[in-house]
Amino acid sequence: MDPSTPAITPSNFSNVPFDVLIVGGGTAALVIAARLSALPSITVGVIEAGPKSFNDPVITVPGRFGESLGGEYDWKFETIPQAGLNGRSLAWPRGRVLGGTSALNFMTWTRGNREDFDAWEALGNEGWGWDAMLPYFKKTETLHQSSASHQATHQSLFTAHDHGTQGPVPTVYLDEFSEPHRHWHATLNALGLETNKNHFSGSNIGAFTSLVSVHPTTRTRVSSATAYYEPCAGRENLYVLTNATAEKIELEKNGDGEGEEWVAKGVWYSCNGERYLAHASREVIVCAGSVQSPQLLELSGIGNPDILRAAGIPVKVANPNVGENLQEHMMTAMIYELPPTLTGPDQLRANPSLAQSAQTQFKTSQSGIYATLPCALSYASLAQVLPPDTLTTILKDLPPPQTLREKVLYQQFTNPNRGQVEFLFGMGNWNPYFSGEEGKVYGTMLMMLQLPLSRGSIHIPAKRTDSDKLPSSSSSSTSPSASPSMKHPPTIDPKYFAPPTGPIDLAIMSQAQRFADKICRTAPLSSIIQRRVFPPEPGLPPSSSPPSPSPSPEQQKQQENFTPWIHSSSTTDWHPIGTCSMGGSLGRTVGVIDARLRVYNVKGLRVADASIMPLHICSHPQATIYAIGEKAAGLVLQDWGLVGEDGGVGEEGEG
Ligand SMILES: Cc1cc2nc3c(=O)[nH]c(=O)nc-3n(C[C@H](O)[C@H](O)[C@H](O)COP(=O)(O)OP(=O)(O)OC[C@H]3O[C@@H](n4cnc5c(N)ncnc54)[C@H](O)[C@@H]3O)c2cc1C
Repeated sequence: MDPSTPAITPSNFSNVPFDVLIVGGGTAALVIAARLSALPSITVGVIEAGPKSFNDPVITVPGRFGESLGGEYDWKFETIPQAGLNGRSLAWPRGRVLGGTSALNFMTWTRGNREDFDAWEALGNEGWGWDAMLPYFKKTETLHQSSASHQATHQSLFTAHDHGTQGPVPTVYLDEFSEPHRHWHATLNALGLETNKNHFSGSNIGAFTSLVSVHPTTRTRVSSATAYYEPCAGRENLYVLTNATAEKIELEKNGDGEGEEWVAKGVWYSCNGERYLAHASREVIVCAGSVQSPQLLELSGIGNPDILRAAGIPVKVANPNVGENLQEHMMTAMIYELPPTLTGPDQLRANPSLAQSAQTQFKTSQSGIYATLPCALSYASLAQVLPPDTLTTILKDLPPPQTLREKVLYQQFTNPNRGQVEFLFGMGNWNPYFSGEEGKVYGTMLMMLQLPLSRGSIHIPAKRTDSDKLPSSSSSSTSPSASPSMKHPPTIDPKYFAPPTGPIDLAIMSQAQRFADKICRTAPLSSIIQRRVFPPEPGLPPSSSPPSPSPSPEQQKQQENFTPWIHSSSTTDWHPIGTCSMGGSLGRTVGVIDARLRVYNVKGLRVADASIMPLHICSHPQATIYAIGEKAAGLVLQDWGLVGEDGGVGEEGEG
């Protein structure tokens, strides 16, 4: 069966007697859909707002990463203006296509640290610690091992027993790497960040060459659509409806007063201007991602009563935590000029004939620049990056923890094993605030804060008055209704660098930025760096100046104040989490769902995607979100009595 052919009409979909309905066809969603529909007795429906797209090179060709942002497969969300970013709003891309954001992301495959998941368990989320999660990580993956000579040349190292051997997502080391990558390990080693040979074993501190979610033979992108959906597309008990938007969860009330109970019965969705209701006899699982899972809960009447009332939505289940606890990896992108002999993505974007020949090379031999991705990564602890006195001073400003979450989080700051800051060097200009000069070749040093203290929120907007206009990004052809709907983008407010704790994020990033710059001034990477262009290098004293007690150029660079530049140019690292988080031992006083992913006070409703994470992880999140999907499927099957307590992963994690 051609997975790109629509299999069912929207109206027929509404007549299928589903056991389970999954909202969103993204990263976690399709894992769950594939695992549940493996049992022929379970009828599974998936409602995805975007299209199926399996052959568009903008998705499939790895080296074209980033080109789909802002295009037809992107929801094109934006934050509200951020005071901590000099009033800037940031674009927040999210996938709107089968496969979700796994079809738009940059394919980096990392796992995070033991402490990331043990922190979730320390909050009382039983079964989410490192040891319990490892089988699910392995279940999702098949590692394609690099050869001994590849390992020696590219440091493409791995510990086989930490990886899966039969999972749907193939992970590979690239065949070719960029020139900066060739210098990466030696440079980081010179700065005391050793090459980490076991970066999937519970600590990713140090330098490493990243694995990527790319097919080993075709060298095309692997998404949840290709890895999990495509092989199951012919199943008679799996129905995937694309170009259909879930508008609301159908909730039925049983009983009154003290005995009142809400039960999820189905999902209202719209397609081609028509509205339908699909029924689920056992469960609805919301997998709409960190931005839209809270949006859908609120539109369904689950959330903070004040927000729901302001939006004109009747309150069914009051829970002020819906849409709160938003955490994001904040990122800076420093730009360096590289030798004109190198070629990067900018050159291809600017030169159609160069792009065409790269495309042909990729098509015929799966090689060349379109077969490459940024893979020069390193995580570092604060102690490795900040001078000891500075670190002590910054940490003195940490206010006493007010909540268990803060207590667990603060313990991470002084832990020398936590990769609080990530550094990544890639070819090309990644900074939207820097316009390069034509003909110049640039490289980008990314610096990303992994355990931010800034906490934001995502909520539905208030009810519009007659004088309000629909947002210009709305594709609605209907007249505006008073209450918000899925057509109205939610209010995304990450509160970057906002008091009381956000200024500590800024202080850490300002210091870590110096380290990022130092990496580029250290050999051998420095041998290909011509100059820093964004932010421009600080003015150096003219060479004819007489000796003076003023700082040397080197000292000047080491003391450079990056704070204003971070305010004016930092961006999202595209990793929002936490908006429907697990409540742990404090339950619904801090959370939206329990550790079995069940929405508090609603029967038959779970959430499973990036939004469930209570605290951020020191890692790119996709491997974790695939594992969340695997675990969610296991929990559902356990709760239905269809697998044992191991969630179907067994000893080896390959179940
Ligand atoms: C530009 C970019 C680069 C990234 N690079 C990396 C990387 O290199 N490595 C990494 O590990 N992570 C990366 N990430 C992050 C990672 O890809 C995401 O965190 C992850 O894919 C999110 O998975 P999810 O299941 O939570 O949501 P998604 O995969 O976004 O799935 C949500 C799905 O729900 C659908 N949906 C939403 N609302 C509705 C509705 N009402 N009705 C129907 N459908 C709906 C959406 O269309 C989407 O398909 C990147 C992200 C971005 C944006």
